[in-house]
Amino acid sequence: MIGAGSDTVHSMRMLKWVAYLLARYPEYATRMQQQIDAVVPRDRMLYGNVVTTKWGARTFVVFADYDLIKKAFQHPDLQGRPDFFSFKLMQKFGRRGVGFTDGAVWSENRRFVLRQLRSLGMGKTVLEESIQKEASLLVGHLERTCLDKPAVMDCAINTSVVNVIWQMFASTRYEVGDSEITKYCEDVNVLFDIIQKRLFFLDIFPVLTNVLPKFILNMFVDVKLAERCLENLTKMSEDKIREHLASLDPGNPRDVIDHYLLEKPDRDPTGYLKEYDADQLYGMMIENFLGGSETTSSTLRWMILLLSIYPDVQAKAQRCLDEVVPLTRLPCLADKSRLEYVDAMLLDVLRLSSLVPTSLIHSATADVVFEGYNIPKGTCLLVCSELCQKKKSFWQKPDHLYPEHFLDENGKLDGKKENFLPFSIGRRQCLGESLARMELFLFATAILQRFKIEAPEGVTLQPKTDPFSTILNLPDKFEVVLRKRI
Ligand code: HEM
Repeated sequence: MIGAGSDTVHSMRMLKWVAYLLARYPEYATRMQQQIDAVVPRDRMLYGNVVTTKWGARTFVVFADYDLIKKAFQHPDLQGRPDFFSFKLMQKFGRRGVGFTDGAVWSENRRFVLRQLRSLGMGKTVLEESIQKEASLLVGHLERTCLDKPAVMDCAINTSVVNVIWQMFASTRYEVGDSEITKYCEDVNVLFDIIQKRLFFLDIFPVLTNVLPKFILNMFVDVKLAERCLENLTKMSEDKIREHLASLDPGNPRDVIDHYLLEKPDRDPTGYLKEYDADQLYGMMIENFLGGSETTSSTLRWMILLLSIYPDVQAKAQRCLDEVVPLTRLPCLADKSRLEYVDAMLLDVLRLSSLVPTSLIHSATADVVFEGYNIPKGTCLLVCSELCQKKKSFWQKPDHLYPEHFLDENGKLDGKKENFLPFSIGRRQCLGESLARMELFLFATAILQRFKIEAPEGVTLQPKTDPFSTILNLPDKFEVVLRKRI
């Protein structure tokens, strides 16, 4: 009796605690953004360009200056990832893949994926045809479903973008609207939503994962739902690997999976990959599926939204496109050097949207003295990419779409600007940057060539994003009207 009573009291206390912390959650989530927007610049004036702050139980060192970020992210001991609950969850509580690992696992996997993506055409024209095909199918789909009426730019964009990376990894593509890919895209959305908005709480209060009963974690933080989404993506990867094992031709590797299978000939007793190797391959597949789809598709969504808000920029980009590319064919990479205004517009979309506003958080893997500051091992390191990309004293019109930011006085493209780091910088710089740049150019120009983008009648669109998101600045849901140009 006594035992049961004290259990009840314990549970009640626990619930009160959870209720209290959850009530304060919005404060923590917005505080991070507010500190970066307001407190960091103020502290920077008072104390310099390195600011230490505390969120929950975690100590963060915040770098708010471009040169310093560049230097910090080259430092070999500042390349770790913190042991955040969300990062561990993404690795299924092991160590797998690239984005959330560090040390030897990270460098081996990163080298493998980069080598594969390069040999499959990343940054080269061989990939161009496959991206153009997806772009052409996408504009065809948009024409059939979204013309002359307010429409949401939905999962079709994600499917087209996923097809590019998934053909490189698994020789697989999906038709727009296919129920399987639509389900996976939903899983990705749910997963990002939980990680950004709820798991952050456990990242900054790690003790909660040890003291809270599982049912509370599932009820309030949706841990189980996040695990289920990840499980679906893992199952999909496992099916792909099994299909590949059954049809593997050592003389003719088709994609990243085949190359991995050939590099890891040791198998378990069932003929499948050894557990460690399978984990690494799942990890790489899932994070590239996630990272490669949501980032590029959301940047394209930002472009569509911003061009409807800045019709003059849109008209100028389309004039530039029409002068260079005949309407009878799709734009291609060879046109790029003559489409400097279009290229500059895309760079300014990346700058203004600042999709990953604080990059991905790094951690110190050893005690480091950096620029005279002591940074103890385990400290979280956060860089203010968005602050740099909207720095008032550097950019002429920091809060507006203004392609001229990336053009010199002769109209020539100057893409290597200081204070511009949408793909981060240094040793952990985005692994898919070249691919993302190719995709953005080819998808964006195909859309611009075919459609004029307008705000629905009587609607004033705003470049709004959810203030509770801690990782990605995703545009709020919006509708635009597409008018056919050709
Ligand atoms: C507009 C599109 C994209 C943007 C803005 C973007 C941005 C970023 C940023 C800011 C990071 C964090 C780097 C750091 O920790 O310092 C990152 C990492 C990463 N990105 Fe991207 N990314 C994009 C597209 C892609 C694509 C298409 C892929 C897949 C091929 C990809 C795969 C990755 C991976 C695997 C990492 C982890 C790298 C590491 O930890 O070493 N990204 N990305």
